[in-house]
Amino acid sequence: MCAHPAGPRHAEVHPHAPQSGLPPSTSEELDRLYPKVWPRNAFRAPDGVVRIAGVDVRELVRTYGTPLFVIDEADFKARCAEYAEAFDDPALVHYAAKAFLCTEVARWVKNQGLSLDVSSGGELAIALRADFPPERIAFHGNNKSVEELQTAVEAGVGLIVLDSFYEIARLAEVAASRDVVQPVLVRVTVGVEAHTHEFIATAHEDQKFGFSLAAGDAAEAVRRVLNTPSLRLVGLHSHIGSQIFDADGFEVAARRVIGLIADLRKEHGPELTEQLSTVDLGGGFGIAYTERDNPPPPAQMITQIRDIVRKECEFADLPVPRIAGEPGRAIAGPGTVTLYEVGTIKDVVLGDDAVRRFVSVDGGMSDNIRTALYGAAYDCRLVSRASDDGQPQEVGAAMSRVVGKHCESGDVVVRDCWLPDTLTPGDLLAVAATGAYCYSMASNYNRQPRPPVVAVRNGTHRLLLRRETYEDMLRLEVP
Ligand SMILES: Cc1ncc(COP(=O)(O)O)c(C=O)c1O
Ligand SMILES: N[C@@H](CCCC[NH3+])C(=O)O
Repeated sequence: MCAHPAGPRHAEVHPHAPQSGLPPSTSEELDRLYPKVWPRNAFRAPDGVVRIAGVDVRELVRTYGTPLFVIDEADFKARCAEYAEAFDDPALVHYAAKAFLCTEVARWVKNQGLSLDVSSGGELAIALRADFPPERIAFHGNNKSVEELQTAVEAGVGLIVLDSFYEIARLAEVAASRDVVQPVLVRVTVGVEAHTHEFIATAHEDQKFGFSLAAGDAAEAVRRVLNTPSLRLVGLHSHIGSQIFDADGFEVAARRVIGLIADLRKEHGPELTEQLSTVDLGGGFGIAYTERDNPPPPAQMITQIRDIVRKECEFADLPVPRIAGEPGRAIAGPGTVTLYEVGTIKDVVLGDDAVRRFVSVDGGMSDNIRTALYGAAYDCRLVSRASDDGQPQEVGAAMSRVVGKHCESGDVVVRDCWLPDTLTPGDLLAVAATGAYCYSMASNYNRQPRPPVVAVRNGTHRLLLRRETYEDMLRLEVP
């Protein structure tokens, strides 16, 4: 058990601390890995050191250094399988590559039978390198270049998700000039306010994606596609945002899309409803970043959405389309952690006796921009030892801010978390649930090389992406 000699002094430091609450009352609590937040195969062993899929984090760091992304391979694959089951067909699950993609991950997704959502030529290139079946790839984006469209059509990409009138014309030409009839979805902006951060909500009216339903653009897009011999409309698409915890927004989106199909039937006849065999409701399924987050299991949310679609179709006397989805975060996010080494610890006096503890690690906003960009909250733990080192001693908890090494005061990895006041340079910290939108949004800010990505499974580890080197960066320089 531990008391908190330093607790009160630090406890009051940051009154708005989202994850702070009361200081942990035991060292077990301070060291706890909440199962819903941490990779399924991450455990703290009796020696106090965390193992992920049976691999000691210290061994990973000795081998690969820090910062380091560690993926629990079985966790990633299990989540693929759970979404495949929830959607009733793996091919209806389009893993959103933007969350995280490398060749090996594309192979995992392929071997699980899932489809893939790519939104750039770069993501497509990785998918093709992994021999991902092109017919199971959907290509997204609000401003795909002509070159990207050409590559996609030539590769035989199964679906292109149309996002603008210009794109309809461009793709029509690209497909016609190659004698291809390209299957497409029309992305509909359904006007739903998803309850999430403004920057990751995508189906309210005032943003750049899709064709507005309310303004009639979606119906006009359908008209134009139907009049284009080189395009074949096979369904509609809607994506309302990201990190969503309840089915309400999806249900409204589904109702509006089905309503649009009913209107289109009036205009184009019943054959069109047979043709619109797929409704893709996008991604956005939320995950637990901290113990306060309670996302529903995938099956629950998806069953609710599918029930609504079925009822709406029965009501409108429409054939029930296949419901597809595009989970990215919910598959890639929870099974990965980022390991950092503590470099410096600084207590800064804020006045009124308040102190903020800054714990600097060897990465930062270059490997995790989400905290700076969205105010995202994360769970962070000491993982290279137990807080009390296994000794019956009192360990205090200090409310800490984990910051990176960049020249930016907004370079925060975890805004507020309790860390043991025994923390010392050289200790290893892990930040949980960093599998989605961390590596994929990584940068070279301050010319910091991107970290490696390692997969762990059954007590073994292997490199998926090596650490970027200064030579990699220098290679871009012209002589
Ligand atoms: C069109 C589309 N599909 C799928 C996703 C994946 O979202 P998430 O990772 O939240 O599941 C996104 C990103 O928000 C997206 O824009
Ligand atoms: N990048 C965002 C989500 C938006 C993704 C794609 N529309 C995040 O980190 O949460």
